[in-house]
Amino acid sequence: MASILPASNTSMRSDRNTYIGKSFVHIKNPYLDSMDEDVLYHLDLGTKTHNLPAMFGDVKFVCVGGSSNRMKAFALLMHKELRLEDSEEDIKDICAGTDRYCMYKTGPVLSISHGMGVPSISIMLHELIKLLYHARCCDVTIIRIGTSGGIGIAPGSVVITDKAVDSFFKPRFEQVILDNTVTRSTELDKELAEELFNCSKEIPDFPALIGHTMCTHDFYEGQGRLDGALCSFSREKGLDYLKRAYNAGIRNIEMESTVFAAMCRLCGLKAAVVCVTLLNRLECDQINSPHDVLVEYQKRPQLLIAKFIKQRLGLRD
Ligand SMILES: O=P(O)(O)O[C@H]1O[C@H](CO)[C@@H](O)[C@H]1O
Ligand SMILES: O=c1cc[nH]c(=O)[nH]1
Repeated sequence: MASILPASNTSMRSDRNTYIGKSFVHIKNPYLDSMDEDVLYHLDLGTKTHNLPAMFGDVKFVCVGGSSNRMKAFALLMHKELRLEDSEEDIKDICAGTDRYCMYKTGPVLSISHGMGVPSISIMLHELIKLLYHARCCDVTIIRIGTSGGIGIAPGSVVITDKAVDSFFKPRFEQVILDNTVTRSTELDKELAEELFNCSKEIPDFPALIGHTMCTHDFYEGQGRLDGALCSFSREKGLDYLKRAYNAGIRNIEMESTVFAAMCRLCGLKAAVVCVTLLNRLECDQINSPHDVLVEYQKRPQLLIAKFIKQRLGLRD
């Protein structure tokens, strides 16, 4: 396991990645430190082409979400909320050399898009976690701000995930490595989830709750929808599945939380998942609310996380 070892640090604890008061990123890859150069291909960054500690060393909060527009909007919101001196025009896409992902930095906050589904976010997370490692970032909190389908709750509710579960309602992420299936835990930081929930109570009329989140590998049949190009089950079976999910404590469905939780946990990052629900899946399959309503829903996780970051930084509203 590679670790960040500041040359002059003598106060190292037995955990090689933890120093008094500081928690560094764990990289669980014995080969990485022997590489002459690390090209973060999908982020268009690299250890020889960029001074990663200078560019990213002060990052304390990383926010990720599927859409590039959302993550740019979040960067602009953080720029306003943190009252940063540079102008909005200076907020440029750091990954502009690739159209796979976008990345914006506003003070200590990094905002990155990850596309849709487990493979897409997993590639981004490999490179992001290595980026944080190469940049020698410490005490980083990472939050996914997304959209989801709610189960048995009003559309527009914000679900703070306590447990990310798979399609069998199990808190695990199964990764096929070579020709083996490796099962990884999807436990999230409980204290962080509570802190976010308490923070949500300070926002007037903000519908938030803590619940389990189910992560699927498909939006249509995989989430029990009857409106895809394929549907191989009856209406009754689909509804029965969603009701069983509700009874198992699941309050929303999305498509990245299990791998996000598993990778962040293994690499020592405190992680949370905060997703707004766009519809109640016990009532319908199609997302047909007006555009302005959906835009307002998508802002809710952003507002909560902006408030949380300001509180953590000791800034007033
Ligand atoms: O809104 P984002 O962050 O993309 O998340 C959700 O929306 C997408 C499906 O529409 C999936 O990626 C799902 O996880
Ligand atoms: O129903 C939904 C809505 C958003 N994202 C999902 O994955 N499912």
